[in-house]
Amino acid sequence: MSAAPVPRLELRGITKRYPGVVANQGVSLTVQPGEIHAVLGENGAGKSTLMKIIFGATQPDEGTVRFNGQLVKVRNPQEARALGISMVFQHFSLFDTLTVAENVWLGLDRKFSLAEVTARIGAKAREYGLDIDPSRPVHTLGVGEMQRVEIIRALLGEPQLLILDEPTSVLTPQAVERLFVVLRQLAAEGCSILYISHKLHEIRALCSACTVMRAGRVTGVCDPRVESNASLSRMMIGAEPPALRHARAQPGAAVLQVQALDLPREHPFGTDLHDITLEVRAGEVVGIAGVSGNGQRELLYALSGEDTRASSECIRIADKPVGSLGPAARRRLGLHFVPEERLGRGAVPTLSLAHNLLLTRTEAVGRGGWLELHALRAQAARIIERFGVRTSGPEALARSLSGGNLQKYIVGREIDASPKLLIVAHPTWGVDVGAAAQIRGEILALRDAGCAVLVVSEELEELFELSDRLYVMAKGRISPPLEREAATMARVGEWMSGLWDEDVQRHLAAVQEADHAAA
Ligand SMILES: Nc1ncnc2c1ncn2[C@@H]1O[C@H](COP(=O)(O)OP(=O)(O)OP(=O)(O)O)[C@@H](O)[C@H]1O
Repeated sequence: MSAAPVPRLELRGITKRYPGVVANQGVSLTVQPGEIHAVLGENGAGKSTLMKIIFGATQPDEGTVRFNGQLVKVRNPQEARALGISMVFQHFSLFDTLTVAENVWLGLDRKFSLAEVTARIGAKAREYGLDIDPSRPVHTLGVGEMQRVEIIRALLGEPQLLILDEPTSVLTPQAVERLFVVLRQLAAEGCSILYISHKLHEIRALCSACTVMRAGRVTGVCDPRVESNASLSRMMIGAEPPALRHARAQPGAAVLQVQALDLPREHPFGTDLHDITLEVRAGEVVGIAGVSGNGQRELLYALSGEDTRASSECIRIADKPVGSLGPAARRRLGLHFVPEERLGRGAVPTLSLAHNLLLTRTEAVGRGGWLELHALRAQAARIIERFGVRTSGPEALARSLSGGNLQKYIVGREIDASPKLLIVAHPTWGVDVGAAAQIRGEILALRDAGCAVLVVSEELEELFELSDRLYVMAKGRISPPLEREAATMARVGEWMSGLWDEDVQRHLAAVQEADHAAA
């Protein structure tokens, strides 16, 4: 009889307390060699904390960790990497001003030169089909591209255990497919993978084991391949999320008009915007689909007022030319904006939730510029309550929130402002299925109340669910608008490679032919 295999990773009785919250309570978890093991749980359940403990980024108060059968104390990420553990974090840990290669080089030990690291990045990128240019500065990358860098960096460590904390939140379906090929290949080679995701269909497609967590505890272990989305959802949040009700839009006057916007890139690796024309009317949700790095970031900067180089008339909000106005002036016209990066641009990590309101909300600023602290706290408390943000309260620092809870707070802050125009990038990034349904519901309610909403996302399913009309961006250009009924996965996928001109030509030819036949 052969002996039972030694697990790759064995956690027993892990407990971690933060002031006011027990993030992990007596957690046990076993991962076999070559197993792709999901960790599933609602926002704030304690998944990231557990992964940080395995990776040595934080220390448990109680419990034991065994790696390949050996009792280990992983005191820091260097020790984790030396054992063969790599991690891709939910928040990017890249230095903006450095290149891709320099960033990766910093994370490896110094036995390689920068030139060698550059060559190895190129080789890994080719091996796994992860397209990236090692010489690009990180600040020129879109979020999808940054994620690729993080994944390549992790793979260069030749890990025996790879931890991925929501790696697909900003990847297109095609990129997710490619990533899954990579992960299956790694697992077949014996690498174990811990996979955190809120996307239940991904977990079912990829993972052969799943540990479910709730409020810091393990509530179940299952084989996700034999579960349904509904049963996983019940295990996680005790219920299935309510179905979204999308009534037909009743669009009114145009609130956002972009006319022939041309903007040269601001840095060598940016994207030039060419002839962007789009419109969002009151009472409709318009989606922009596309692979990250095709000009979405540049367009968002031009629309939010962070980039004011556009000629005034090119961008109009509520019929006023705003191309050269800054963010605050546009906000006074009713624009609220949720940026791509929630930490840094969306929130200041070292400030309290209440003070983070002041980035975009001024209701608690009294006459003469005095801050009404009581009103500020009450306002924060209302948003926390309305959006189910799990936190100790308005005084909690933004950085102490779990990723999904911070996202709920930032999106909530902008929705709660009752804007005339809401522009939101990746509205449900990192939030659990229950909270995603709630945020989408709130966006539709805002639309029904007459707000014009523009959603930029790489998640096609989300765009299809929310949008009344869709545009597609590719190579700095934008497609003609597509009504939701005409937007199929296949067509949008084709347009994402910039093929709408051919499609439009084909369509026009077909219409002409039909007219001809009729005549
Ligand atoms: N540094 C910290 N200081 C205080 N509290 C923290 C800290 N890190 C995490 N927490 C708290 O611990 C709990 C678990 O957070 P964790 O990030 O592990 O959740 P999660 O399951 O990964 O959530 P999400 O799905 O939103 O990423 C949360 O209540 C969070 O606010």
